[in-house]
Amino acid sequence: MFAKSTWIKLPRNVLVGHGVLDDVGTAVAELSLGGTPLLVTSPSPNELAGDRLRAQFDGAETVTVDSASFGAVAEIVEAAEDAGATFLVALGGGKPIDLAKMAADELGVGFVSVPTAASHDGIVSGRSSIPEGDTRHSVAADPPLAVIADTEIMANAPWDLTTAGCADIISNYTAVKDWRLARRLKNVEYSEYAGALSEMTAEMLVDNADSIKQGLEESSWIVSKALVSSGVAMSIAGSSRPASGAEHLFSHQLDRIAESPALHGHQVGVGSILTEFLHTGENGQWRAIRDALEAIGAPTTATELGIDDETVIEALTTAHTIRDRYTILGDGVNEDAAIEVASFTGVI
Ligand SMILES: NC(=O)C1=CN([C@@H]2O[C@H](COP(=O)(O)OP(=O)(O)OC[C@H]3O[C@@H](n4cnc5c(N)ncnc54)[C@H](O)[C@@H]3O)[C@@H](O)[C@H]2O)C=CC1
Ligand SMILES: O=C(CO)COP(=O)(O)O
Ligand SMILES: [Zn+2]
Repeated sequence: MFAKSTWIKLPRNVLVGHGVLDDVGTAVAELSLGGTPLLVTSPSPNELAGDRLRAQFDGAETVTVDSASFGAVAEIVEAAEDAGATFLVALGGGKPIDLAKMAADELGVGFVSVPTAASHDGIVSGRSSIPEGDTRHSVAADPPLAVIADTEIMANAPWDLTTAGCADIISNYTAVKDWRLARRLKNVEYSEYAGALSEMTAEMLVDNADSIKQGLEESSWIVSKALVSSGVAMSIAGSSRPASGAEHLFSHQLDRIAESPALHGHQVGVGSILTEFLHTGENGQWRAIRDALEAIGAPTTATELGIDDETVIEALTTAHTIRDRYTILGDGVNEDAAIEVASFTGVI
């Protein structure tokens, strides 16, 4: 008997466009959620768009979070219970969205994702990424019931956030290579459909690189669609594998050890140059990854990340320890090899 089964959870409403921030109330009404939400945000997005959102939800309270942690999730859960909130609305970058996603799961309520920056592909995914001590959890949670991505707000966000989102998508190339490797060597479950969607998303972004320019609202449109598509790939896979391989482990490690980490997307982009080299060698496709990052103006070196060479080498040699996820890093890259790959690719 064929006993395999799968459960793919996806958002019901996805709105992308100019000024759609003012349609959050309508999109929520359409979901028949009832009651009052708790607004979960971080300081800059709150200042930028909090009032426009509150104007659509009478009596909604706001909780402002600063960093991604389990403590912050508990804070949101408590605030939602105190306020009697029946659902959550997350406004901002990846951190408030991830935190609200987890808190909503814990509370057993729905949540709505309102990204203010095209900086990461967690805006749609059914995963939350939360650091804890020496490790980084990719926690399963329900994806948002609705995603409302206002391209006007995203286009006016600092440009770095958009190039970070592009780099998070470009990193799908190496993430899928790691996933396939893990399937071959460790019999990890692999989804052809999710892998292909993830790669196609990166391909389309790279093909449209000429239209991704500061000041062009169309850029936010192209990047948002790619972020949605990458998030859907994660939902289909039921794991962050299609969008997170060794380049993400490298970035998570930088988040832990760098004095001043760079944006998530920028770090995974540089990680992708390094891990592509590890996959395909000196004549492999690492130059194509670097050129794609360069074309959209994302960092390609340690200096451009604002991180010193020693920290990059430490992150590369220890990244395999951060999570039980088999990648091209295997049981670890030694220091000489790490210096070789980082020097050859011009990262250091
Ligand atoms: N769950 C998932 O599948 C995924 C989760 N992530 C997680 O998302 C986080 C990275 O996301 P980021 O957005 O880079 O982090 P973030 O939420 O810290 O945002 C970065 C900065 O941009 C600011 N910002 C956001 N919108 C702005 C605007 N319109 N104008 C001015 N400033 C604005 C924020 O206040 C913050 O200072 C990481 O924790 C990462 O692990 C990333 C990808 C996928
Ligand atoms: O950042 C992500 C995908 O782009 C999520 O990946 P992680 O599961 O490694 O946190
Ligand atoms: Zn990412």
